[in-house]
Amino acid sequence: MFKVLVSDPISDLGIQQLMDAPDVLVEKKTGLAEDELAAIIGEYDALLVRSQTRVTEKILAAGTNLKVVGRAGVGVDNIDLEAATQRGIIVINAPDGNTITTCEHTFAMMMALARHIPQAYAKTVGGVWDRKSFLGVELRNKTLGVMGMGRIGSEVAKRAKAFGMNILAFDPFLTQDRAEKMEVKLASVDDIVRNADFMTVHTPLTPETRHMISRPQFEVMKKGMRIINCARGGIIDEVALVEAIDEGIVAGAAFDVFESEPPQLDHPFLSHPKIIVTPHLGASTVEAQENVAIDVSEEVLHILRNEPFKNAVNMPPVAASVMSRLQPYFSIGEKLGSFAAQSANQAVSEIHIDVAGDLSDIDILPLTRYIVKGVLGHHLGSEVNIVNCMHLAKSRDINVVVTKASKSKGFTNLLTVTLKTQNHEETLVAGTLLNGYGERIVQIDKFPVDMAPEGHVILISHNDKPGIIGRVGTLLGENDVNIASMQVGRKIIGGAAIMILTVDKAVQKEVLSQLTTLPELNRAIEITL
Ligand SMILES: NC(=O)c1ccc[n+]([C@@H]2O[C@H](COP(=O)([O-])OP(=O)(O)OC[C@H]3O[C@@H](n4cnc5c(N)ncnc54)[C@H](O)[C@@H]3O)[C@@H](O)[C@H]2O)c1
Ligand SMILES: O=C(O)[C@H](O)COP(=O)(O)O
Repeated sequence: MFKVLVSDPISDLGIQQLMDAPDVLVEKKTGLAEDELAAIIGEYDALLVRSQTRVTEKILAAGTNLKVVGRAGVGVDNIDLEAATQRGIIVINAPDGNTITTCEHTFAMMMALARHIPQAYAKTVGGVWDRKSFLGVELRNKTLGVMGMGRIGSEVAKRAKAFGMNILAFDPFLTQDRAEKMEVKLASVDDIVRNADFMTVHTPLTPETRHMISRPQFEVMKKGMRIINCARGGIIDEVALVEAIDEGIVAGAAFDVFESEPPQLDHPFLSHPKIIVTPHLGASTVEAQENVAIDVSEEVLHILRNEPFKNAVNMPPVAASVMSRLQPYFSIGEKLGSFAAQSANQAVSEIHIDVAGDLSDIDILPLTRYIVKGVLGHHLGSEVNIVNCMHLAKSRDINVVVTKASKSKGFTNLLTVTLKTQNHEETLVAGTLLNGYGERIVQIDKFPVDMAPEGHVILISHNDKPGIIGRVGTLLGENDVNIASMQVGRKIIGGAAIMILTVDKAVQKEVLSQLTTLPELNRAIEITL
């Protein structure tokens, strides 16, 4: 008999099939503290959660029988994925079930914000008939900026069009073709910040999206913008937002999520007259809760019964026969993908993977998945894994093409990842496993290089002119950036060149901007591996 623990409020109707299964015993214990959960989790084969239960390393370590953690919802940021993967515990989620519900909540928030509904309600039920203080705005003919055009963002855009809004959309995976199909205008963060009347964010919270809207964005923001966040707290800098409202830059904000949940009672959002809030209710409808609970229950049953399953967020099993030959390449493959994604500066429409040498006679699908995960993971964060990465690429109209070359340019094995954009621009990174030296990147675009793919890398493109190396070194030194290694690559004397610097710690954005002001220097980016 499999024992399943439900530790958050999950729809009974949704988990009915689990409760009805003859080989499953379901127990519900909600509101447990970490220690309490750790004390009992050893008895269970599966754990079902929403976002309240923090599935920490301690809980996973105590879950000696645990085979699967099921998240009835999208975000898995409350689950320690690495600890689960290390212990072979499969983590599954229900990515589709609450899309429409959260999109509708976003709209409810947008309209409540435009028409001051919560504030007007409070006054009216308080006995004050105030028809003067709540002059609203129409949505029609307004510009809506959508940051993140995944499942929810796309649905929001679709509905906003029905309201007569013009849509500016930003997503690192949104190509011109897809934007045209969705009848939205492809924009940058800066375009949205400067031009939108309403802005809504629908990205995951990743190191890249954390505070993506902060003081610098508020400083150039179109005056009177209204901002909605029904995605994750922290995408918009809460302190900077309150300042921007008080300075008259932002007209109002509607937030369903907070940087820390639940927020402290003295959180400035809770008493601000221009900010409306809900307690993370985006997914809270009867329909969505049933949908996500049904999806997750089905998957948990499959996993417990050793049947095929989908939607695993962490590591799936790889056949032992291919594993032994491919496994050494998984790490370099993922790093090449991530390097290429961080280096590309436009939406990717094709991931081209070329293998040569030792790898050319075997089925490299598992390795392909690691590379695609590396490419997508930079923007999609912890949601992407080697199970769902191909599906995620397909749903973003990204082709994955694998070729096998007979020539490995003198290397025993050679893995080349090329990201292609719709404008036929290409970003190429090639790597190899060198006997005795481990992982090496051996080519970046057209330049032969030799570097270990790890830590913080500054990648500079410049013109091969005397003095440039010294100027870069001086500027980094002045900014307390210690250079661990450095190399330059060029094809012809005086022509286009690249400089690759490994540095000891993360580099501040301002330092990268300063680098780009140096003469003969065209681009400077940081790549973290
Ligand atoms: N409030 C709620 O109750 C609730 C409910 C469901 C989902 N969510 C949250 O909503 C968010 C979106 O969910 P989804 O199902 O649409 O996810 P999704 O993965 O389908 O879409 C996320 C999109 O964000 C894009 N993205 C990543 N980095 C970006 C960046 N720097 N700039 C712009 N776009 C970027 C990705 O390319 C992707 O297309 C997630 O954070 C999810 O956890 C909240
Ligand atoms: O990621 C999600 O699915 C949402 O944030 C919903 O979270 P919840 O299940 O706790 O409502």
